[in-house]
Amino acid sequence: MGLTTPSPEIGALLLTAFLYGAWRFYGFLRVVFLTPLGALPGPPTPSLVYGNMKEIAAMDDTLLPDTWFTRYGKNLIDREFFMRPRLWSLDPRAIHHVLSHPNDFPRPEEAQRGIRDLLGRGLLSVWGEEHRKQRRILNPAFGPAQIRDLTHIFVEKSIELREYWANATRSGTARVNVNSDLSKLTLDIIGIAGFGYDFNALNPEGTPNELSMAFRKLFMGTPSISSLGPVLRLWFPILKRIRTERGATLEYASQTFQRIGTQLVEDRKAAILKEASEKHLQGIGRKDLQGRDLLTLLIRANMAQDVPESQRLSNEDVIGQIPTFLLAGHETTSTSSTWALYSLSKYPKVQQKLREELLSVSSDTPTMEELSALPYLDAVVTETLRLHPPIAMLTRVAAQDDVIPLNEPFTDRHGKLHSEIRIAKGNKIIVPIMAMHRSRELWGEDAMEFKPERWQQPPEAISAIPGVWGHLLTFIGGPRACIGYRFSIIELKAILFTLVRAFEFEFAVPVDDIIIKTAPLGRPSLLSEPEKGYQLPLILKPYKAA
Ligand code: HEM
Repeated sequence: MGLTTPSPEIGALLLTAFLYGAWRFYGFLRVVFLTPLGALPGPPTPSLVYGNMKEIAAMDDTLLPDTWFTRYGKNLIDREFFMRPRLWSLDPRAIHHVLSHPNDFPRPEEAQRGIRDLLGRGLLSVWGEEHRKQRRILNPAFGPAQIRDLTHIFVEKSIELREYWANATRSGTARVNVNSDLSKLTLDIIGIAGFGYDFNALNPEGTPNELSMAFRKLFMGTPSISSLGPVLRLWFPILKRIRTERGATLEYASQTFQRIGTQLVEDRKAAILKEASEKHLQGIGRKDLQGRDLLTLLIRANMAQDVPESQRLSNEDVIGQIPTFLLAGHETTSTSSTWALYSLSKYPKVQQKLREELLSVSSDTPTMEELSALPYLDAVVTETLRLHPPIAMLTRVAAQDDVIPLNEPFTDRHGKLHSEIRIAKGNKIIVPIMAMHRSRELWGEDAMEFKPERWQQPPEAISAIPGVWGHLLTFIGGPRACIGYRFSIIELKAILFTLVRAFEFEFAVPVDDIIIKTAPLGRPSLLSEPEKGYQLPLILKPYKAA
């Protein structure tokens, strides 16, 4: 039997497939072997498939990057999946360059796609002009005056937790997993302050509602950073057709967010229009109505007659903000308050000094101004966010070939001195938030210690750190910096104010048993009970003045 010649159409198809494959392969070779990054020093790579990813996922104390920086200098590379190099830089000028050009250094597509599938068109997922537009409408909702109006929610909810713990410690002391209770507290806070929705998570008799169930399911199966799945699905989109349990959870969560979000937005719009008609307003001006939550403020700003039609957000954009606020503002703040109680338990003198300052306030329900006027509380919160930033690192990718400027020159593997770093399109860059916050060179020999006193006279070198808040990278910097930083600072202060006045905290387990597990937030877990997941067991005792 002779071979038949393929038809011209099939031939053209095969040629196109071959050229596409060759083009993708060239892209891969460029990123891995032809990049100038290859000359940078860095740790050995244990696996051709996983690169250094398994080492990073397995680290218990997030100290691996510190060890690398000490060994290889301020600019180094590690390798991610399939040997692709990633630049790690502790040089503040390099980080400033990356953060201040978000369109040249966006989030990598595999991470971006997961966020977009889940959150729809919220602020975290959109990029470029869409992002600028959303940010313009959203910014005013996060201003100081709006956070002042929300402070009573932070305080009232914290009092609810205080009462719950008071009940638990009626007979003297109680062992409490504070991580879990603080997570319920911050979920309740973001629900009410974010969009007027009561999760009722702190209510011991309450049953979890639909939104909190969807949210909980979502977090139960967060894949490890060493999981190959997202990369393979990006390279071979056909794999997305295979139904996985995780995929089904994401779909369920995203549909629930969409359905409940639509209802919440409709309710808010109706309430705003009703209020406007009762006040006999001819159209809505941006300052006309009082907002009760971030969503109301956002919808009101979006409906205002002084906003041109082209600058308004679509319904889909507005609904996308609800899961965005939840995802971005819930576990981040609970993780920070957990580490604050960890540090206060480790340093009882700091705990007592803070309590004395807090007890000097006569009211149980302080205003934002009263909370902001407490210097030691401010130093404790800032030091917590330095030593324990909930997000330890972020990844960005070069959208095109670029040259990254540096403050200080470095020497490459071949002994050559460079005053800038050349990077190829497709290479990734790590923003090493925690390593920057713990660098001995920047902070001094006591960088690893929790020392609120350091904020009385912070080292001059940190003024180069390009953060939106406190010369820290906790909330990063540039046009994509955290929009909710004021919200979370006052929330953290309200939580600590209420709880530290009422209780004394000490560790319920040896301190060496407590480690940081990063996936992707750095939360505490016990070496002796890894199967129990995140926890911080503390002994609580009601505080009685001597
Ligand atoms: C301690 C608490 C918090 C920390 C450490 C934190 C940190 C961050 C970081 C590092 C980013 C950048 C993420 C990226 O670009 O991939 C970010 C973005 C964001 N955060 Fe926060 N955040 C906190 C609390 C909050 C709160 C309470 C809210 C809302 C109420 C919030 C809303 C957002 C939003 C909407 C973005 C996206 C901003 C944009 O891309 O323009 N965050 N946050």
